[in-house]
Amino acid sequence: MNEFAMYASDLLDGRKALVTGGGTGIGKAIATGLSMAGADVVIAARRAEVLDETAAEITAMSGRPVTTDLVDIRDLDTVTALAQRQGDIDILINNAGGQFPQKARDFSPNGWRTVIDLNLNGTWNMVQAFGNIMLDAGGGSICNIVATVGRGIPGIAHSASARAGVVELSKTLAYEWGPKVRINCVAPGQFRTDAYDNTYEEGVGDGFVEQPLPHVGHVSDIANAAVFLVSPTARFITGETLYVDGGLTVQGPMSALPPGGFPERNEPSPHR
Ligand SMILES: CCCCC/C=C/C(=O)SCCNC(=O)CCNC(=O)[C@H](O)C(C)(C)COP(=O)(O)OP(=O)(O)OC[C@H]1O[C@@H](n2cnc3c(N)ncnc32)[C@H](O)[C@@H]1OP(=O)(O)O
Ligand SMILES: NC(=O)C1=CN([C@@H]2O[C@H](COP(=O)(O)OP(=O)(O)OC[C@H]3O[C@@H](n4cnc5c(N)ncnc54)[C@H](OP(=O)(O)O)[C@@H]3O)[C@@H](O)[C@H]2O)C=CC1
Repeated sequence: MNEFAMYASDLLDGRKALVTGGGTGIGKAIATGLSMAGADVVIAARRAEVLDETAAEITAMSGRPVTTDLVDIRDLDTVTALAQRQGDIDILINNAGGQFPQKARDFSPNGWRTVIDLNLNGTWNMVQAFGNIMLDAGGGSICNIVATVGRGIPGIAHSASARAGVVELSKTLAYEWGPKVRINCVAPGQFRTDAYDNTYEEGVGDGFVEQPLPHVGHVSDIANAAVFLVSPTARFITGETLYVDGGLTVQGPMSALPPGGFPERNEPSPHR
């Protein structure tokens, strides 16, 4: 079974989709899912070689051409230039993002600012640049990839705050832009992409064995959720966040630090 071919191959025929961070990991999976469902896909990020290699791989699977383009979502000038080149899109997937794990008490001012700038301001740069074009052109659909916000994410307080901001932004724009543009979020649980494995220490996220679906997700699980949300199948859904996390958020918050990462939690509580 091809896990990226869960939908009809003409579901998104005639639609153009842009995926930020589409060269690797989850973004690559989403771009693959969109291409398999018939969309004309553009993948955009900072590294041209990675994008070109991925575009060729997707085309080999779907048989459809995939275009590449460059953007740094933190740099408004490059976002504006991308919107001028690729503005005729119907679907925008804001997947580019990331953070470093660190206890909040140790964040430097620049560390905090960097993660907020990437995940909240960067996403906003893309949403406003492309959303305005969609509004003028008559419509479109946006999907923001966030994280399992709602119960806290110990070890990445900066990113949790930024992603919660994106969720609230999406709900607000769902109303403001409602008649024309749908905007939803997908919240991934733990997905063992190369970036994940390079960033997090052994044991981080191992709480998945306690979650209702006790295994690690496959990137196609995110792709299939995102394709659903931007497709006509979800035409009456906007302002929603779809958690694709094996039920993790039913169980409790996910920690980005390894087991024992918060030894102070074993000290007697001073609260009376
Ligand atoms: C169970 C876990 C749940 C987690 C759910 C999410 C999972 C995932 O997202 S998986 C993908 C994981 N991979 C990533 O997210 C990697 C992406 N991260 C990055 O690309 C970078 O870390 C960055 C973009 C967030 C920052 O890179 P850059 O812009 O190059 O930043 P600088 O090196 O210039 O540093 C700016 C500022 O931030 C401080 N800093 C950077 N890295 C760390 C670190 N590892 N630990 C502590 N602080 C860090 C850096 O020191 C700078 O601050 P100042 O020193 O005060 O200037
Ligand atoms: N894997 C997981 O378990 C989870 C992941 N997420 C989020 O899902 C998204 C994808 O994660 P994943 O695939 O694992 O990680 P990756 O690091 O593989 O994906 C991030 C992508 O974004 C691009 N990117 C990063 N910064 C910028 C920028 N400033 N401008 C443009 N593109 C940028 C990168 O390409 P390039 O360097 O070429 O620019 C890269 O392709 C991220 O937002 C991540 O935080 C959320 C929860 C869990």
